[in-house]
Amino acid sequence: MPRISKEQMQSLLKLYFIMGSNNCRIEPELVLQQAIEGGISIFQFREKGTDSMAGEEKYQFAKQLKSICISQKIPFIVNDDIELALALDADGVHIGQDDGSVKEVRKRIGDKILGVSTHNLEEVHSAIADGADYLGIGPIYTTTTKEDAKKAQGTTLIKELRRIGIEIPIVGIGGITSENAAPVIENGGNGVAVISEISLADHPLENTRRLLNTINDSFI
Ligand SMILES: Cc1ncc(COP(=O)(O)OP(=O)(O)O)c(N)n1
Ligand SMILES: Cc1nc(C(=O)O)sc1CCOP(=O)(O)O
Ligand SMILES: [Mg+2]
Repeated sequence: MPRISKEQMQSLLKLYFIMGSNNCRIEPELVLQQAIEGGISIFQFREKGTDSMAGEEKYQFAKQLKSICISQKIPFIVNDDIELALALDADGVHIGQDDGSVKEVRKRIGDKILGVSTHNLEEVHSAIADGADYLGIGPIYTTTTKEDAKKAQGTTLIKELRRIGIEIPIVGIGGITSENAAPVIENGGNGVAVISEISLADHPLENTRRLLNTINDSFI
């Protein structure tokens, strides 16, 4: 399989759902199934933080979620854990600035999808040069989901990157809901990434549909 094209990546980023066991109030499998039914375009397995799984338990859980994604043709991305992504033959990985060398990870995963978190122009240029397929930019708004999240930055960086002609696919992340997703798209994002808006919803299916409607309306 060749590297994913810019156009394919842009469309996959439209509604990016991220989740681990500690993000859910009900069975994670059920949340994921509802999110898929509601229209997510890509899924990231992010098992970290308080009470998160490790070892064989984490592997089996990831395998289960991957099989749900595969059966519904939703790409399955692994956060941070390159070994796990390779062991599961995941569709890709997402890494941040503290998760090792982008160049090294690109070498290890071959043509799989590679997402990189960036917070400024220097990180953006390096990530692109080192082989990122897309950028995660955040936190757009205040979030309590990520324990070590930086200060909210709004859509300033996304807007600036588009202004200077950077075309790499971008997803905004952090504190995004159906009420505040529109500016991310209006300022040049190709999609939004969410955890709690879907994972903690009373009705994950409804929240997913609502988010997707907001995103679709914002592209016009
Ligand atoms: C799509 C997307 N964007 C950003 C992140 C954050 O990655 P990182 O900064 O490495 O933080 P952790 O998620 O590992 O805590 C992401 N996971 N996904
Ligand atoms: C995983 C993650 N990364 C962020 C970043 O800023 O890079 S913010 C974040 C948490 C997103 O969760 P929620 O949608 O519940 O706010
Ligand atoms: Mg990380």
